[in-house]
Amino acid sequence: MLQESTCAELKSLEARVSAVERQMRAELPLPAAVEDLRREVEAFRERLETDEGLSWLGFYKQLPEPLSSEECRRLQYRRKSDSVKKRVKKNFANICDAQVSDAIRQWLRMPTFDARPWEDEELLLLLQQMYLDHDFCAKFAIDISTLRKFLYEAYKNYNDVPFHNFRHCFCVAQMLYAISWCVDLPSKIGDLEVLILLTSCICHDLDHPGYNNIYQINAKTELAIRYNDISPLENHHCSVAFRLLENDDCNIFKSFGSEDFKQVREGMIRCILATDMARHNEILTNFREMLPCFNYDDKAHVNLLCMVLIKVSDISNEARPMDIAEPWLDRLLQEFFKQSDAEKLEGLPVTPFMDREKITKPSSQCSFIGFVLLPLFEALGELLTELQDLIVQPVRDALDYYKRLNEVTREERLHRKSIVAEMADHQHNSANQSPDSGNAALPKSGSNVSFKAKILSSRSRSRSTEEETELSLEGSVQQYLEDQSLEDVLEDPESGDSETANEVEVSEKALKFKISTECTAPTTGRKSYPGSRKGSRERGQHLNQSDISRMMQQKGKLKATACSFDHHFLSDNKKLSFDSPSFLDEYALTLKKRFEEGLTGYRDTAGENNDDECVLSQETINLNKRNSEHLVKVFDEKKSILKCPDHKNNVHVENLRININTTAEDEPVKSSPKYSMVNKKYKYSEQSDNDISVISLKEEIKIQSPPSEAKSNRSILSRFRQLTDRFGLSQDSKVKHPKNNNVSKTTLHKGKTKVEPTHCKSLEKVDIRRASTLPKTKGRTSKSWKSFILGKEKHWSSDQVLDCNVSELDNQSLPSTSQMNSNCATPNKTSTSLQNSPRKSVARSESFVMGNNVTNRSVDAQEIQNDGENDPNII
Ligand SMILES: Nc1nc2c(ncn2[C@@H]2O[C@H](COP(=O)(O)O)[C@@H](O)[C@H]2O)c(=O)[nH]1
Ligand SMILES: [Zn+2]
Repeated sequence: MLQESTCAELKSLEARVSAVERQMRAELPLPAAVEDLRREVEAFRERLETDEGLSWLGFYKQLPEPLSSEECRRLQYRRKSDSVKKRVKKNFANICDAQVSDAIRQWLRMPTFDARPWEDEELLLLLQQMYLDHDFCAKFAIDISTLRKFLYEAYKNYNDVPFHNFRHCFCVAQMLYAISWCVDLPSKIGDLEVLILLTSCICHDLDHPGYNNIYQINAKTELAIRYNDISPLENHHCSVAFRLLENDDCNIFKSFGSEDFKQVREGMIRCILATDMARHNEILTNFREMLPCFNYDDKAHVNLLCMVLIKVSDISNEARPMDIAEPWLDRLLQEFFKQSDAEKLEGLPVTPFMDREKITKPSSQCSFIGFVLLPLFEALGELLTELQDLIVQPVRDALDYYKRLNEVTREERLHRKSIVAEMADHQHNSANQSPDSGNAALPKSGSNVSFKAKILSSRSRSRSTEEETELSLEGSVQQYLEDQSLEDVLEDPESGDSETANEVEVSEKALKFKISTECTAPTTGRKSYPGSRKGSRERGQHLNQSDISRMMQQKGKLKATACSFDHHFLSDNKKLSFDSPSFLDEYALTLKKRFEEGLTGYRDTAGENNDDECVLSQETINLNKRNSEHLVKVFDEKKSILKCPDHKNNVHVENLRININTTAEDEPVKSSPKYSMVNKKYKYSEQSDNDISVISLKEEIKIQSPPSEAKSNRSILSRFRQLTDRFGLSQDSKVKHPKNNNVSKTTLHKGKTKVEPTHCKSLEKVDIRRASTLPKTKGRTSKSWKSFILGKEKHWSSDQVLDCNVSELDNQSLPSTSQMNSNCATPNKTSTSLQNSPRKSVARSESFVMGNNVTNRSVDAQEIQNDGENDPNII
C-alpha cells in the first residue's frame, strides 16, 4: 500500500517536472529552479533504489555482480561510441532537409541499390525519404522532426557488429521499400500495413549482439532467461523498439488513437517476431497453404503475407547483385565464426552452420539458398508475380553460381584425394621393391612436388621442426591420408548428418521443444543436432583428440599443460575449465610458435615455390575469386551500375546524372497517382545551368573473408585463432570495416569539366525549395559532394531537430543484449541539443571522409561499461 502510494507520488512528481520542463523549454536556458527540482527528484529516486535501509519500500535494486573481465570479453560487442553517435546526429541534422534527387529516389526503389557509398546520416536521410515518398507523414500525421528523432534513435541502438548492424537494417527496409513500389503494396494491403512493415524492418534487429538465438539459449544468457528461450533476440529487438516509441519525442505513432496504436503494436510484434528463423518452416508452410485461396480482404491472410514480406526482405542479400551480396556474406560468416569460436571455447554445442571448420562459402550458400531462401522467395513470387524478375530469378542465379562453385570445389577435393591415394600406392610399391627408390616412384603427375610439399607442410604445422626431420615420407603419406579422409568427411556437404543442418533446422530444434507438444524432431529436420552420431562436437572432439594423441605419440614438444587445455576443452559435457588467462596466453603463444615454425618448416623443407602447391584448375581459381578475394572494389557509383549493363534492374547510368535543374515534372518518378503529390513536393524551385554528375568515387576495401588457410593446418590454426580472438591477440584485428577505410576524394564533374570540390562554391547559389512540412531554414552550410549526388543543398535544420531524451536502453527495466549490468549503458539523459550551438558548417572532409579511424585494441570492461568512449569500429 505504502509502496504503491509512494510510487504514485514519485511518478506524479516526475511527470510534473517533465511538464514544467517541456513548458520551459522554449525559454532557454531552463530556470535553475527547474534544474534543481529535477535533480532532487533524481536524487530521491536514486536513494529509494540504492538505500538498503529503505529496501522495505520495494524500490531497492540490488546491483548485479560486476562482470568478470572474462565475461566482458566473451560478451564484447561493439556499441557505437559517443563520438560516432554525436557526429552522425550532427551530420543528419545538417542534411535532413536536403532534397533527394529523382534519380536516387528511383534507384532506392530497386534491389540493385547499393548502400555502401553512403554515410550513416545519408542512410538516415534515405530512410526518411522512404516515409516521405509513401506520403506517410501526411497520411498519418507523423511530425517530420519526430520521424527524424525516431530514425536517429533506431540508428543509435544498432551495434557495430559485422552483420547485424544499422546497415543491415537499412538494407532490409530498402528491400521492403523496393518490393512495395514494384508490386504497389499499399493498394493491396493498405498504407497502414506498409507503414507497419517499413517501421518493423527498421526495428527488426535493434541492439543485436552478434550472437544468435542458438547461442543465447545454449549459453543461458540473460535474454534467453528473460524470454524463456522463445525467440529471445526477436523479443528483445521488438521490446527495444517499443521502448523507443514510448518516448513522445520519437513516437511516430503518437497521433494514433488507442485502437490504431494497438494495431500498430500487434503488427510490429508479429512482423519482428516472424524474423526468427526457427519459425521459417511454420510461416512458409502456412503461407503455401494459403496461396491457392489468398484473399487480400482477409486480415489473417494479410498478416501472414506481412510476415513473409519482412522475412523475404531480411534474407534478401542474395537477390542483390553479386558485388553487393558478397560482402554481406563475408560479414555474416565473420559473425558466424566468432560465435562458433565462442561456443568452442565455452564448451557449448558448436552450431554446425557457423563452424569455420565445417562450412565454406559455397556449401553455406547452397544450403541456405536452396533450402531456405529460394522456397520462400518462390512462394512469394507465386502471389506477387512481379517479383519473379525482380528478386526470385536473381536468387536462382545465385544458387546456380554457388552450386557450380561447390561442385568444382568437390571435384578438386576428389582429385586431390585420388592423387594422394596414387602416391600412397607408389610409396607402398616402391618400399616393397627397393628401399632407395623413394621419390622416383612418385607418380608423374605435375603435382608431384606439390604433394610432397603438401605432405611435409601439412605435418610440419603440428610438429616441431626437429620432429619433421625425423619423419619418414612414408609416415607422412600415411598421416596425410588419414587427414584427408577426415577432412573429406568434415567438408563434404553431402556427407549428411548435422554438419549440413541449416539455420532453420538447428533453430527449430532450439525452439520447438519448448513451445510445441511434439516430442519428435521437427518434421522438416533432416539432421539431428547436436546429439547426432556425428554431432559436430563429437566430431571435433575425435579430430582434436586424435590430433593431440598423435602429438603425444610422436613425442611432440607441446607442453603437457597445453594438451591438458585441449582435454579440458574437448571433454564431453565439460565446460572449458582453466585457471588463468595467462595459461591460455601461454598456450596461444605456443601454438603461434608452432604454427610459425610450421610455416618456416614448410618453406625450408619443401624448398619450392608456393605456387607448386596450387593444384586448382583455372576454372576453380576463377570461381574461387569470390571465395578468396579479400580485395573488394566498391564505391564506384557509376561503375557499379555499369557493371551489369544487361541487368534489367539497373538504373541506366544516365539516370544517375544529377541535374540540378531537373524538376520532378521533367523527370517523373514512376509512381501510382497516389504518390504524385509527393513527387511534386520535391522539385527544385530554381533552375540552374549546372549539370553535375558524379564521375567516380573509388574506394578499395579490404574485408575479411573466411579463413583461407591451408586445410592441413586448420586444426591447429583454428584453435590458435579461437584463442587469439578471445584473448586479444586477434589476427583479425587488423581487418578494417569497410567504413573505416578512407574514402578517396570524390571527383565532381560539372558538365564535362572536372571540378574540384573547392570549385563547387558557385553551386551554392542554387536555391532549393523545401517541403512545407520541413522545419524552417535558419542557416546554411557548405556542401559536400553528396549534396550534389543527392541533388540537394544542405540547410541547417530547425533547432532541436534530433534532440531526444530517449535513453539508449534502460537496463534496469530492459537489459541490453550485452547482458551487462546497469552501469553498462547509462541512460543518456544529456541530449546534445543544437539549440544554442553555433551553426557550424560541417567540414567537407568530415562529411565524406568519415574518418572512422580504426583503433586496433581490444575493448576492456571499462570501455564497454562506458558505452565505448573510443571509436570501436573494429570488427
Ligand atoms: N547462410 C546464410 N544465412 C543467411 C543469409 N542471409 C541471411 N541469413 C541468415 O538469416 C538470418 C536472418 O535473421 P536476422 O533477423 O537475424 O537477420 C540471419 O541471421 C542469417 O543467419 C545468407 O545469405 N546466407
Ligand atoms: Zn535481420
